[in-house]
Amino acid sequence: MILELDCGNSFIKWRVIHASDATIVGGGIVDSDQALLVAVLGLPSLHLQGCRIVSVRSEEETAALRAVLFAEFAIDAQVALPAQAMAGVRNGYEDYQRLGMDRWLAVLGAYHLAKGACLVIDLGTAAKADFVAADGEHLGGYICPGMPLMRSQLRTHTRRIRYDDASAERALNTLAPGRSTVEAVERGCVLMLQGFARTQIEQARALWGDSFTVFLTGGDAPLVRDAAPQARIVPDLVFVGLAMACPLD
Ligand SMILES: Nc1ncnc2c1ncn2[C@@H]1O[C@H](COP(=O)(O)OP(=O)(O)O)[C@@H](O)[C@H]1O
Ligand SMILES: CC(C)(COP(=O)(O)O)[C@@H](O)C(=O)NCCC(=O)O
Ligand SMILES: [K+]
Repeated sequence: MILELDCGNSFIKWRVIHASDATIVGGGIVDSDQALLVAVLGLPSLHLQGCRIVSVRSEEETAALRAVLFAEFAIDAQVALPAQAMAGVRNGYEDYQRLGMDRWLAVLGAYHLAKGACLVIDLGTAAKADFVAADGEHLGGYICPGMPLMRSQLRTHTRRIRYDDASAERALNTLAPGRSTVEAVERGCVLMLQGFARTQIEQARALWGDSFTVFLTGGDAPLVRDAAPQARIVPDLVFVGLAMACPLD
């Protein structure tokens, strides 16, 4: 079995797959290294042979996580590293090492699945869009605040925006104009995300006509599903790229 980890700025997405056929044994989303251990150790008949990690966290945090995994499972986790080119895709950044590894792996996964021009929209702590042309040239992309950052900026920098998580969840049953602070903020931020997605799709259309695939991933992908009906929702897109960048044989 192989443990796969996607360490974003807010959460660690994890899954365990069989080494032989990549079928999924278990997986989830946790908010700390300790919670990860508890969740993975909860799997019945666990037998880890290896681990691959993608992280957009600091070197120190990633090293600490590797140490924890070594202590608990005696496995040497492999960490995905930047590359100028891989699997037919050429990194479009002026300095390829600066492109977020989650973005790079999602792009590798998307191009592998689409086998043609694609747009990747990844909605996590930040909202990201990346463009890959049919010949594998990564054209670059965009980074904006995602739902958690938009929310927390409003809460932090205003005096009268205060509400709890439960009412935030209830507020999203429709996107009609809000009649309370929580509705106004939560629905407004979702409309911002949807506007982001629509604008990226318009841009892809201007570049490539109708010949492209849209991928939607990240924890908040479901919030823009209606704004991007043509998109393929692939929650594990980063893991597709991670397996390509870190083969464990
Ligand atoms: N089970 C879940 N636990 C936590 N957040 C979730 C869950 N499902 C969806 N989300 C949403 O996912 C967002 C985080 O997305 P994610 O892609 O994990 O971010 P990051 O990679 O930056 O850590 C949160 O804003 C939250 O609204
Ligand atoms: C843009 C990001 C902060 C997104 O992080 P996430 O929302 O996945 O937690 C991450 O991809 C990153 O740190 N990138 C480096 C900067 C860049 O891609 O230009
Ligand atoms: K991420």
